[in-house]
Amino acid sequence: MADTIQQATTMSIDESNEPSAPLSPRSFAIRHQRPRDSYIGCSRITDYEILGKLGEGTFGEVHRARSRKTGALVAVKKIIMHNEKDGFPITALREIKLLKLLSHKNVLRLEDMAVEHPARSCKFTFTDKRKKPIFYMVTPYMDHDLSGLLDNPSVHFTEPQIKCYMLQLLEGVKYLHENHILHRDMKAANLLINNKGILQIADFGLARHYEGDVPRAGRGGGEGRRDYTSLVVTRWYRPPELLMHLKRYTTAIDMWGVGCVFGEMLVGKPILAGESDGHQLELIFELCGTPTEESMPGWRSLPGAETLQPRPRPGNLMTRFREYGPGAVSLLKELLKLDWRTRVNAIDALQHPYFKNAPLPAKPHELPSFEESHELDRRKFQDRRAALPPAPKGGTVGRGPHDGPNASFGSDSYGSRNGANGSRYPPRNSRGPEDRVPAWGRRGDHALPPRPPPGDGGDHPDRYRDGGRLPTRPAGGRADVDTYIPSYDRDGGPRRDDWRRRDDRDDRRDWDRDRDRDRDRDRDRRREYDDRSRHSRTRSRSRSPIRDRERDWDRERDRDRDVYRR
Ligand SMILES: Nc1ncnc2c1ncn2[C@@H]1O[C@H](COP(=O)(O)OP(=O)(O)OP(=O)(O)O)[C@@H](O)[C@H]1O
Repeated sequence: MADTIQQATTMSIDESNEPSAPLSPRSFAIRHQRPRDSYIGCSRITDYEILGKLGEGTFGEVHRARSRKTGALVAVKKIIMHNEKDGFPITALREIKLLKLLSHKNVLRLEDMAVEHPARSCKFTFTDKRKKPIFYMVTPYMDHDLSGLLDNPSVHFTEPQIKCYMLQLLEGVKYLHENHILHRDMKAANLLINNKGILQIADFGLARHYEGDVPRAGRGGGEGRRDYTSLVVTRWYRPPELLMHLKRYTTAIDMWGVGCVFGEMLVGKPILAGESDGHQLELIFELCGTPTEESMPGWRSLPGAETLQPRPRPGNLMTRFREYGPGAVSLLKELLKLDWRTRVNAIDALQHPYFKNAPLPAKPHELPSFEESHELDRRKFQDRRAALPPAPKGGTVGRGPHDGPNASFGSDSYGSRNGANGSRYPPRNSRGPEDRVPAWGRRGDHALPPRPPPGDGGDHPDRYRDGGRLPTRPAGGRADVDTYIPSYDRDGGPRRDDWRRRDDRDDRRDWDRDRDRDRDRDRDRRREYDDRSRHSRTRSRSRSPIRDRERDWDRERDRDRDVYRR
């Protein structure tokens, strides 16, 4: 026993010879402790000098900082407690627990936790016990996140560079999957890159232990072993099986996200920017073809597919990505397979001929360094872009000689449907034919990200569900709420949808906030009511309708918590 514990404290995941048999999360954690000296533990926030804000996520505010002890540059993520009554956020707990176990060059490393205790006003007064300490996660500083880098108009990826990032991404994903971890939020904004050319997977807020078999060479993602919540993955990167509410999913959900990121690196902008879950499925069918029993066996019996009546389409992936070469098309096809059981896994993707044929992948140290590109730098890039000359009118983006009427960048997919071509932004299809040039061959404004439609004017994210052709029930389980609502910045300007995600977690926060506000208001009303009833002695306290409603809310909140625990 002592030996096991000793072993456990000195072995990190990458050093272990993990058998593929499923482990319980507890035995998994015991087996995979990182070496003690790789993690400081709990410091004070005053051990770090805060230098400036880098980004703001759903559950954290990220700052650049310098360690006063070692001088190293780090990123500190403040864990935001949206509702103190709920205690420490479960997503942050999960992220910390998992990151403490992980150790791989392509996975962001948690180095320390720092705490800030509420200040005392003077040494004779006691600390206010109601004020909770603030916790910070400390990770090495990374110069960019991938979506920030792609937004930077002066950055143009070369093919060897894309191959280099893809290899690192696949190595990181292979490591996670081999160690029974599902990331569940694979997207460009969660891939951090430094100026040494190293890519690391970050943001484990939705990650969890995976209880199925780990992927094996030549076997795709295999079959799932148990159910999980389908309320995961940012919509643009969400695979079709999750959009159709498959619960028994596998590591293949992360591979779909890898495919979306790959396409995004090639074209310089997200390739499947759906504006509701239904629209997301439409875009996927346009690209990969409408599912059939052959391309996605069993899809008709998925809960979210029952009401689907998609019009038959062959898919336009080949024509849309032809200019990037047969190797890129073939890898993309493997990653974006509708059938999650046969979708390529990370082990096989790493062996794909794309990485073996010229031009060969660059080595990380050969890559150029770029100016910092984080979430908050995007405004700077947008301003720069605004200063560029207007895009040519009447272009044929995605609708060149090889593209059919369903080309995803065409007006069929966006402009005419979502009203994005209003006066505030240029139409999506108004760029010139040069947009069809590979990312590494493009100049100036052609590497622009998509512009989400204006949020005003009564746009409803679910409008693509009209006509009864698309599922009416969102993955969130609430019929009236879509699982991802595009967000806009405070000035009303457009933001990337994945910049600060407005998704299930936001919805939950909003529901909680609304519920709390209602509850407080009703508590006041109840007091008033009770006072009155005490006074008049006409009603019994136990009959208070407000208390009944409160009990309902408690039940509803417990149910919500259960959902997020999954
Ligand atoms: N180690 C780091 N170095 C540099 N920048 C970082 C680092 N960690 C995070 N960031 C920046 O902060 C942003 C938000 O971080 P992160 O995704 O971890 O927060 P989050 O609250 O989980 O966000 P989201 O709600 O988008 O999932 C990142 O997109 C990135 O720009």
